Amino acid sequence: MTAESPFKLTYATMFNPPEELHTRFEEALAKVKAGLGKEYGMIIDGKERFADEKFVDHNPANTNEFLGIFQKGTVQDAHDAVAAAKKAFYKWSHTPWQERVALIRKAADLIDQRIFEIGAAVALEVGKNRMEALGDVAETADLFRYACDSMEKNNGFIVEMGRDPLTGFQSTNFSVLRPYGVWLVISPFNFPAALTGGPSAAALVTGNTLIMKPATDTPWTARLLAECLRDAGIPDGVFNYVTGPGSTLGQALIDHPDIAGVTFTGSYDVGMKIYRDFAQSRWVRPTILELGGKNPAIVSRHANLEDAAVGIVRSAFGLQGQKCSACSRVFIEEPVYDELVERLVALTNKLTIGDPTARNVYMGPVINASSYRDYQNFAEELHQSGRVLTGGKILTEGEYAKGYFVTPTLVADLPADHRLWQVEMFVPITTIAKVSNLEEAMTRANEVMYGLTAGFYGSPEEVEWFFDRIEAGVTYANRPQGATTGAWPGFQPFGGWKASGASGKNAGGVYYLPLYMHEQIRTLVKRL
Ligand SMILES: NC(=O)c1ccc[n+]([C@@H]2O[C@H](COP(=O)([O-])OP(=O)(O)OC[C@H]3O[C@@H](n4cnc5c(N)ncnc54)[C@H](O)[C@@H]3O)[C@@H](O)[C@H]2O)c1
Ligand SMILES: N[C@@H](CCC=O)C(=O)O
Repeated sequence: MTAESPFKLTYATMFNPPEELHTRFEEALAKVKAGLGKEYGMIIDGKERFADEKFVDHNPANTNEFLGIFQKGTVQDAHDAVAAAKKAFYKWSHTPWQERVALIRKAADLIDQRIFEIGAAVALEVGKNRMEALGDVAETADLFRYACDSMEKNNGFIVEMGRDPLTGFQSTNFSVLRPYGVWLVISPFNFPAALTGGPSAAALVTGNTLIMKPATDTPWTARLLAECLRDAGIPDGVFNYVTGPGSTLGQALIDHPDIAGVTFTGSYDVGMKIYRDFAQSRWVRPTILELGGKNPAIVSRHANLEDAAVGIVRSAFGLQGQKCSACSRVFIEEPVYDELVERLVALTNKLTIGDPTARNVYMGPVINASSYRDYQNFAEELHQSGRVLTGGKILTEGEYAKGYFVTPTLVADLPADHRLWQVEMFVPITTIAKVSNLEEAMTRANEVMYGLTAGFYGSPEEVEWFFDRIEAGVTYANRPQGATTGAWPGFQPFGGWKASGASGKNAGGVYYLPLYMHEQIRTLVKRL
């Protein structure tokens, strides 16, 4: 994390950081705040590109604070970015993979060197608390390095196959994985560094050229990441950074026939639209979709309730419940239900809410006016249909007056067939149910269309049963660091089953890079 400290920041270690992380974050924050309000261009073919229309990036904790001015990219900008990436493809894809690895590693080093400044921007732009913000950036550097390591471990994905059993000839066969072409990365607001950077590094190191399109709420973090790529020496046109609305700029990219493949991370609805639209082409193009979650935690009568309570509250309310991995459903066996619920409510009531850059704050604001409204609508519905144990209201007084602040909310007694057991709310609301046994818990845990992450607290024998039966791509047992959140590249590669993901292979894992390449078999015959 830093040259001086052996501490490694991950989402599992972030709860007890060394003092140095706080002081360096605070220094960087002061510096970043002194330079707020600048205008940032897009980067197309290595050049700054400015559009006629602009949009303002706000701080969700204080909507009067303008973080920067960004370009509302047009359809023409989308087409120019594709043309630049297409032009750069031949050279980049024929650059020896070892050289690409060296450049991506250099970019990872720059991300690490700039971690406090980028982390401060993430905290201001997304409303993440300081350790979550630094974690997002540190994860990005690790995703870059994991992609490089993976390329090396697999020797550039060139594998000699068997030789044909021919008489009079020698026939050698090689399997070579080769890049597709121009790769599009569309990212969500909640992990603007890791979820823009991770797929981008995978696309680039495998020899694709790149267009990065971040969410309109978080163009700044992605811009700072693009600067790391630029400053590492990635050639002009190999990566392109464009900003603007998904419905116009994003759609123009999806509709462009020269986009060879896409990694989309975001909501189910937009992801499925992209999947369908992207299929309107002459051949099938690779489409990596990382979508929503409705992640359960199951707690058995044999669980350590302290670990369960801490893990569930961290995962329910970290980043204000706006993680695809957030723990939004809890199923508790009847004998321990009352005690665990009491602990969950007590811990939730202790969470500090406020300016996410402040040292003691755990929860910042939700991202924008639309999420703020969603929270209020869901809370109203839950007040009517369930029993709100804590939370269920917005905060509007004093330091909360200018931001989108809401309270962490736990709800019990919601009928099992209520629609909000199925919907990804993406705000800090978690529903809790009492179950008579673990079979009932498992049935309910699996009866949603999503299958992203899941958590379990119980005995070792029950844990094996849980891993075997749960329908999810990332699963955790007996983990106080987070019931369903906090995956880290190389430790917990991240991806979902069912409606949560399309590829069945997790990001930051051993099977990820091949998704960015197609296979070519090379048979060479020599007469003997
Ligand atoms: N599975 C995962 O790894 C993962 C990780 C993080 C977030 N998510 C999911 O992301 C969602 C939250 O993020 P969000 O609110 O930014 O998601 P979103 O779907 O609203 O937006 C995601 C991205 O899609 C773009 N977009 C919107 N319409 C488009 C179109 N027609 N064509 C092309 N691009 C378009 C947006 O501008 C943005 O960049 C949640 O559902 C969450 O679960 C999933
Ligand atoms: N990788 C993050 C979630 C990313 C989605 O929002 C986690 O594991 O908590």
